[in-house]
Amino acid sequence: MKPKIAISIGDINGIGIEIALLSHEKIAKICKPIYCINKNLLKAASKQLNIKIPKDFKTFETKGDFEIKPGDVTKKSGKYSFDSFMDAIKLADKKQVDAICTLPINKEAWSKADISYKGHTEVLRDYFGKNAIMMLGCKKMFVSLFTEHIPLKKVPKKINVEDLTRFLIDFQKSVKSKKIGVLGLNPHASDNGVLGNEEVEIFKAIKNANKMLDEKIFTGPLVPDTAFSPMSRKNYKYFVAMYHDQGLAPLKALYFDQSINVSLNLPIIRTSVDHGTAFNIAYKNEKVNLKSYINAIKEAIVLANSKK
Ligand SMILES: NC(=O)C1=CN([C@@H]2O[C@H](COP(=O)(O)OP(=O)(O)OC[C@H]3O[C@@H](n4cnc5c(N)ncnc54)[C@H](O)[C@@H]3O)[C@@H](O)[C@H]2O)C=CC1
Ligand SMILES: NCC(=O)COP(=O)(O)O
Repeated sequence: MKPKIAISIGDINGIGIEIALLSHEKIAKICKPIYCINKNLLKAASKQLNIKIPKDFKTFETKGDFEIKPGDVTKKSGKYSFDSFMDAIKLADKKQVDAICTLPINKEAWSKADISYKGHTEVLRDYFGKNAIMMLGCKKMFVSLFTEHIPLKKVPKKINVEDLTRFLIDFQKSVKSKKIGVLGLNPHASDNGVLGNEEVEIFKAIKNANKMLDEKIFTGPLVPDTAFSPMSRKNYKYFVAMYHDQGLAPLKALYFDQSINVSLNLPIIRTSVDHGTAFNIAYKNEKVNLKSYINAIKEAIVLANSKK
């Protein structure tokens, strides 16, 4: 049986609805998508995009006020994208769908709508009371982020043995890899304390986690500037980065077109695209890449089938 997947529509002023409409025929062959979007909104978007709504485009009526303003950051679109996501979560929580896949939201629009969460992962963490882990990647390489949507200056304070050890254990249990590279924080992984001291915590967490797993799974702290070199990527498929751009800048430089986002360590399955709302090309008939979304749907199906 094809798995049911709830799709949150993302920011309606971005490329989300266009991606959903253009990919539907392809993904409907492998899953049963349910789009969390109001029918009138869908009709308005399809008219504006000049893309027909496929006959079998099944929707879940996300209620709310909406107005399409291509490329604009608005309070209404922030609220609507959040409500669409909450509907998808509730469908998964009630087991009415097997997984959810999210189209991109705009963080500034969420903020304008007084939503205190920065992104989907924070909402999931709060909703399920679990330490959700953000991991992005593709079949060649995956990067999990120890810290995500926080200002850079707060990152060093977050690095401590206890939290990092727990993160490493949870991450290994989710991906089951036997070989995971953990990055340091400072240039040259501090060169033995010459350029900072966070690596002491990272080293202890790695040691603890390997001891608890009774196997040498984690290696590091890896020197960040060479961790993603071709040679190093031959050694590791899975990496742990200390902060958002440390992991995502190399990933997106290498595999932006095809990578996905997966939330680990949760009772539900959630995948997503790796890109954002792309306001600069929304509703402009420009070439929109569908690969990340289609790969995210495929991964949701794999995960849903493996859970059965
Ligand atoms: N899963 C999510 O909800 C994500 C949300 N965001 C949010 O999206 C907003 C915009 O983020 P940006 O940093 O501008 O990144 P972005 O990914 O929206 O855009 C970066 C560049 O890539 C292009 N691009 C992105 N996706 C594309 C696609 N599928 N096809 C063709 N071109 C594409 C855009 O046109 C732009 O030139 C921010 O609020 C950000 O926080 C960012 C990443 C993920
Ligand atoms: N760069 C990843 C991103 O911003 C997506 O985060 P989330 O919405 O999946 O929490």
